[in-house]
Amino acid sequence: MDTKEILLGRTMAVPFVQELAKKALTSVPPRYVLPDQDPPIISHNSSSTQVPVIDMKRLLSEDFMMDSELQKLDHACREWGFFQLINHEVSSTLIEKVKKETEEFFKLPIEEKKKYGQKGGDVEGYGNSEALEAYSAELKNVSGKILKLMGKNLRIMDTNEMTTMLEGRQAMSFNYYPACPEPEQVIGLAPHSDFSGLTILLEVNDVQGLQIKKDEMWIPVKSLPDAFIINIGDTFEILSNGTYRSIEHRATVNSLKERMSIATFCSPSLDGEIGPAPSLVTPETPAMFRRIGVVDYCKGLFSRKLDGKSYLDAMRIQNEEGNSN
Ligand SMILES: O=C(O)CCC(=O)C(=O)O
Ligand SMILES: [Fe+2]
Repeated sequence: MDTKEILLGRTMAVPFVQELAKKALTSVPPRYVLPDQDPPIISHNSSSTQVPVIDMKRLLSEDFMMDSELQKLDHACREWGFFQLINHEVSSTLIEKVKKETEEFFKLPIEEKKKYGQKGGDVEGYGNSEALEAYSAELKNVSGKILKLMGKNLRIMDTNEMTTMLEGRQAMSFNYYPACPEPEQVIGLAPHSDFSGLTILLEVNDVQGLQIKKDEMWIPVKSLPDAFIINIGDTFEILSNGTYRSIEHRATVNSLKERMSIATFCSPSLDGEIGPAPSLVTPETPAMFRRIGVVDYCKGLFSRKLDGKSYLDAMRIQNEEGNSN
């Protein structure tokens, strides 16, 4: 099954925020102010505070010497829940096309954009873009390969245990963050973890803004040209029985430049169930999460607001030695 959905930003309010952005305000209208934001932003440049970079070519090389790249992937998934993927073989011509169309879309007048918003739901809402179709297919391919390698690293015995994830749904979110005169007063996207198994993010116009929470600090992600920023989502955390964690992240806004990103969510199929992969559940490592139908999981999720990882916690089984953090 390969169902696609297109989400225009997180909310239909996007076009209105864009209109607001045109007004050259010098301060933030009160309704957009979000007081009491999380700890100060820590901005380091040292490599120990940069998300790991994984080279897809090396990952897929038959050469057993290259196993070190697999280990790097495992480390990134365990310690960071985030990594950048380079040499992913999605052509840069295609990526440029998708970026350009996205920028053009956000430049459309509000009335045009509203039409897309109302159609909602499917790829056609975005205007039957061939580039987008091709991009979506390429990403399906990339995510499939990465998911399988993650399964291999975790020692999931049989890829059948991952079918719900491997044959899952793909949804895209086109995020638009206007420039904001007082960036510290607002948040582009509130802290959250993703529902997906994997999320593949493409920054569209070379403006950074993504921050991830590591060791209680917010670390800005500085993306490499044409790299995908990939993160573990909640449903993969469940599948991995808690070994790979989905990490909270947020998007800040820039004082001078608007920012655009495309998030592609690779999620379990709706007719399946999610739970820890059976081969990872042993007497020594009991199930940390309940097994549940994906539809029921989604129902529970959408009845809550975007609030950190609280929903994943609701799925947790409290084992004696279970770690409930
Ligand atoms: O735009 C970004 O940097 C983050 C987007 C994101 O986290 C999401 O769409 O779930
Ligand atoms: Fe996200």
